[in-house]
Amino acid sequence: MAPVNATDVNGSKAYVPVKKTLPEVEENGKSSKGYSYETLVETANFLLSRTSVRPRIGVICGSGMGSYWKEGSLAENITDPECIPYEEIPNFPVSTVEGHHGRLVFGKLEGVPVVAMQGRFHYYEGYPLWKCCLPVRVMKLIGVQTLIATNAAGGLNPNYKVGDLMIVRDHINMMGFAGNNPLHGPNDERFGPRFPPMNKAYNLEYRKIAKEVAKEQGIDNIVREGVYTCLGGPNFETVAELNMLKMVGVDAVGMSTVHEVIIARHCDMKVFGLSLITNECVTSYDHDSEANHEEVLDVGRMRQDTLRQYVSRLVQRFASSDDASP
Ligand SMILES: O=P(O)(O)O[C@H]1O[C@H](CO)[C@@H](O)[C@H]1O
Ligand SMILES: Nc1nc2[nH]cnc2c(=O)[nH]1
Repeated sequence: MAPVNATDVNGSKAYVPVKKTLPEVEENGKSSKGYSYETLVETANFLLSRTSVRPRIGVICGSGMGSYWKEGSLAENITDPECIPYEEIPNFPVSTVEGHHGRLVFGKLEGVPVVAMQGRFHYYEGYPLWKCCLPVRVMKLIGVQTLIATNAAGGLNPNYKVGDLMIVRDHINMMGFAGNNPLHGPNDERFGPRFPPMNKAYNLEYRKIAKEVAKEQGIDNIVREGVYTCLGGPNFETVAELNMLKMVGVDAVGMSTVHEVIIARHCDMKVFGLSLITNECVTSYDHDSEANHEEVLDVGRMRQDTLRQYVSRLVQRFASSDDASP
């Protein structure tokens, strides 16, 4: 649309700039396509006023991996924790899924300042994708440079066993194929470019470090590397769907992470993804078992010590590798 020239009340020409955003309702920086940069700066400033921790790494705890604070969760190694419930954070959604506590934990992991999300937001909860990822942009605004996104996932690769960990090498954005992308809508260049590349989404150096640490900790026999995909959920997959995903090269299936990673890469954060294989995907009609969320949470509980030790060491190694790189 061409710029509009209007005549003001005094008869002189006034320039009316073209609004470059789509014409959806925008109220106080909040619209159906996302919150404005300024609105998220308000959220970031609120957090910075509530804690003296200045995190450089952000961790998203997957289902069952972050909610057992007292019993030994991923977030439990955080020293001098300062917890902020999502309900208290301006513009934040709230967690509605069992196994997702619903708070940010600020503190130090192995001496590195971090923030952990004990509870993430999923599309199936009713949140649009941009809202599911809103915390990632807020993390960026408070100074986080690296995102560690963990998740619980079904193992589709026949070599994977329940309890294995999968370093995410890459993802397939199935929801994006259908036009549902967290970057859909007007782009604010202050976050990142209109057309971000995604071929180096999962940091190569971090993946190398993760394999080294697995060896150091004697868990390399359960640590794999593969391709993750996210479906909208909340239902688990049919046999035919899983066989289709297997054919296109998917190793693990979940309902999160992909959109968070897209948002993190859009604003130039480094990313590491880690899936806990909580169930075997059923790819045959002869198989009797059915996926269920209780099993997902149980496996999270079973692997919490391993995960805690692994992720803590990764945080330390990622931070020193970043310090060493020019
Ligand atoms: O991806 P996270 O949050 O770890 O959780 C996974 O586990 C839940 C299903 O049991 C789904 O929410 C799926 O996405
Ligand atoms: N979509 C999906 N998400 C999961 N989260 C944990 N297990 C699964 C699974 O089998 N499928």
